[in-house]
Amino acid sequence: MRKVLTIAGSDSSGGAGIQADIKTMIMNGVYAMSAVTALTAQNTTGVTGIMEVTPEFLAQEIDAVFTDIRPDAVKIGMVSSSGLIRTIAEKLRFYEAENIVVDPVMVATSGARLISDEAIDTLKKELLPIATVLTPNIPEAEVLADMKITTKEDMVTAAQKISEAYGCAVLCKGGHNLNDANDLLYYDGCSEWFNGKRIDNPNTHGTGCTLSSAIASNLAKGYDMKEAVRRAKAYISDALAAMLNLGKGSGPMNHAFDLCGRFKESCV
Ligand SMILES: Nc1ncnc2c1ncn2[C@@H]1O[C@H](COP(=O)(O)OP(=O)(O)OP(=O)(O)O)[C@@H](O)[C@H]1O
Ligand SMILES: Cc1ncc(CO)c(N)n1
Repeated sequence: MRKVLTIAGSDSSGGAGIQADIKTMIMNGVYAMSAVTALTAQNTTGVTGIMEVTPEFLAQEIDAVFTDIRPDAVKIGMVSSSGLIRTIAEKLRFYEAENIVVDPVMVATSGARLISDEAIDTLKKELLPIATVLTPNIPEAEVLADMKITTKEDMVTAAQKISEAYGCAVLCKGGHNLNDANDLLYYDGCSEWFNGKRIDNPNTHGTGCTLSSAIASNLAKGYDMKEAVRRAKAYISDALAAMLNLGKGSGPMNHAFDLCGRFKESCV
């Protein structure tokens, strides 16, 4: 069985972060492991508290995983401070980790800031250069490419700029467009669109975490970058189309969409 490690924050409401990552990995057929960067007190309406682990403890978590069950891919999500980012970069370099998917999480769907300004600089210097693929949404791509994105051409330009700056593939996610759900992959000097039908579902809490974990799972299983993205996009579309509606704000997705067919009575 292929193994995937998520290095991310915990979401107490289970829709994003570590919880979304593990659900996604299980449903994509890989063994899921986690190194928690922070606890968040969070629900579908917002984040009320963040408690970070120390860089030393995060290092211990990563050591524990790599010295025993070596992951075939690593997904990195919420990392809110420079010390934690440096620890991750140092450890992943030391262990020569492969298939590193970085979701540069900056703001939660509910609007809460999940990273400090100085940490964005450290992210750029330390972590992005070791990534295999980055998955910014449009506001994150604007920060990383230092430009405004208003058109499809802007998405291509920004993805190319980021890809050339950090030497990795870039998937610029279009979930923040209101008309479509088309994502742009810039990879090996070429751009390719992954078009998705926009699903009329306001419950999008954790879409970014889910997509990046699905990409990591598919890279771990040996699919190439384009096929890993295609499969991940199909997974997120199915999870959104299952139309789960929980909580008072932007709710989570249904990762058990397959199982709900199999266990119809118990899934109501
Ligand atoms: N309403 C929708 N219908 C179909 N696909 C969607 C929809 N909203 C988002 N997506 C898809 O979900 C994936 C994640 O994109 P999005 O831009 O929402 O990421 P994000 O902003 O990082 O997520 P998060 O809100 O978790 O931080 C992309 O593949 C995007 O196209
Ligand atoms: C812990 C955590 N990671 C990432 C996100 C981004 O959706 C979130 N809301 N919470």
